[in-house]
Amino acid sequence: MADEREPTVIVDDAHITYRVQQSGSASSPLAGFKRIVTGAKPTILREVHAIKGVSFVAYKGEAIGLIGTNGSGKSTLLRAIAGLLPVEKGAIFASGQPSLLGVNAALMNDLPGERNVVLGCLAMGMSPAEVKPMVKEIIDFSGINERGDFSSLPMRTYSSGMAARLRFAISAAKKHDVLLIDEALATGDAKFRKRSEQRVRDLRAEAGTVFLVSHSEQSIRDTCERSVWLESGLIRADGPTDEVMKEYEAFVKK
Ligand SMILES: Nc1ncnc2c1ncn2[C@@H]1O[C@H](COP(=O)(O)OP(=O)(O)OP(=O)(O)O)[C@@H](O)[C@H]1O
Repeated sequence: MADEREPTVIVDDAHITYRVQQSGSASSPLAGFKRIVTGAKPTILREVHAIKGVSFVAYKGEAIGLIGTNGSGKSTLLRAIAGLLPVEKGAIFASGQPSLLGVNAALMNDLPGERNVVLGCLAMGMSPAEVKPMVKEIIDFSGINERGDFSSLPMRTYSSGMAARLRFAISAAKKHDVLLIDEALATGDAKFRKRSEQRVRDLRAEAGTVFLVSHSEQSIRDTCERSVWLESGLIRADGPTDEVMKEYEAFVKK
């Protein structure tokens, strides 16, 4: 029978390699300047083959958990799906513009939270008319005003958790075709985590595809019905979260 589900992300034998230059004298500004003047090629000392031939297809309406031990390649794969890293070999196709949920989004530290909400929304391509009615909702969602009127204070006065929550709230305000979340749900307290997990489920219900990288087994179980387990840049298992999680747990307990 033909598969009638609509693919949103196709990863086809993707390989991703980081090239790391020597630290110390060879990476100094003076050495860089000398290379520019002399036209010498920089010496690449190490290559890190982070993703070693990964293939899978993600479909509309799916929430997929990416699990694996530290350094297994989860964030690298997510960044490549977002188009932030090139593939060395193979290909990644995605519908729309996948958005890497901006827990790391650069917000302006000297501007108040509410101005950052406006800027962040405009930067995601929303129109000023769309942004205006959203501001209060985003600030309420982030919970930064739970202990006073913080939204009118500069971001530099926020705790790191508050800043991360605001970033999550801004990114999650927009409907995304493909939403990539890297540990975002780990920020904030239990109450905020519950709200953000609900938001992930809503985004999914709006027919997008959600990828979630997390070390929290509970977050993955609560949000994703499918999981992909990466280990040393290769897929070890891909299937229903329950089954994949069982295999993964047996592996980490060894
Ligand atoms: N900017 C970089 N330059 C060079 N190597 C990198 C870079 N980022 C990651 N790596 C390497 O790529 C491999 C995969 O890293 P990645 O961050 O994707 O793993 P991860 O599964 O997300 O890990 P964690 O669970 O610790 O967040 C690791 O060997 C890491 O050392």
